[in-house]
Amino acid sequence: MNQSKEQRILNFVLQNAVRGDPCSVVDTIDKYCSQKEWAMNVGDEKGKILDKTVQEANPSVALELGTYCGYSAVRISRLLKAGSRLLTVEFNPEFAAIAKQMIEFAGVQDKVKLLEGPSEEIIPQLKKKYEVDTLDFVFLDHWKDRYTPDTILLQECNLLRKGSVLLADNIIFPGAPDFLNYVRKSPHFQCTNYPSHLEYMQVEDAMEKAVFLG
Ligand SMILES: O=C(NC/C=C/[C@H]1O[C@@H](n2cnc3c(NCCO)ncnc32)[C@H](O)[C@@H]1O)c1cc(-c2ccc(F)cc2)cc(O)c1O
Ligand SMILES: [Mg+2]
Repeated sequence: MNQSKEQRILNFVLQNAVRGDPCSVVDTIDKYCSQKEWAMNVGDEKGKILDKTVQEANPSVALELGTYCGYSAVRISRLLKAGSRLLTVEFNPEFAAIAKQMIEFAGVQDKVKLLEGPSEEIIPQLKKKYEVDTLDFVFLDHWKDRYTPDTILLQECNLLRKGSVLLADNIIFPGAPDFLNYVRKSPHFQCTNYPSHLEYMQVEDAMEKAVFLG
């Protein structure tokens, strides 16, 4: 049975990155995906926007929707202060297994908890099962048509507080038009757009930051 692209990305990291060094894992994935096989990691250009937004928010509890291979989980968790944690949600078992190995190789397993299952099932469990009070930061990078329902669900579950920061990938490509509409029209969010480019390509893309106003 020949390997999946995600398995090839992981193998390249295991053979070429430095164990325990999250930056080298991030750089090695970017090297593979820009030179050998494109993959839907947030990438380095949008990754720098992600870094700045995470540093600004300085979250104690962060949530990521759509782990994929773990690129942004490693990227986010490398910036978290001692005692902080990232909960990352992935419902594809094959991707979850890849991401778990990526996270462990990078040495960030103590900061990252990978929750396997669909976000619509996991989000309502965060308070009771995962002892979350409120979320300081949320990175949305899963199916684009799920950004809005999950943002509504986060509010219904009382997981956002005044100042909670949402950051959404792929606002232009593939696009998340209903999410953009929803947060920009809502009196409960203060939005900022960050123009950028699609990972590893010269195609326009953007990220949107939406700060919850309570
Ligand atoms: O489609 C994109 N991302 C989706 C990510 C999905 C990952 O997240 C997981 N996932 C999805 N929904 C859920 C869910 N809940 C919802 C369902 O229950 N709960 C848990 N996990 C979930 C999947 O299993 C994957 O691991 C994308 C495309 C391009 C792209 C650009 C240009 C092109 F030409 C082609 C593609 C660029 C990007 O940056 C992109 O992010
Ligand atoms: Mg994306």
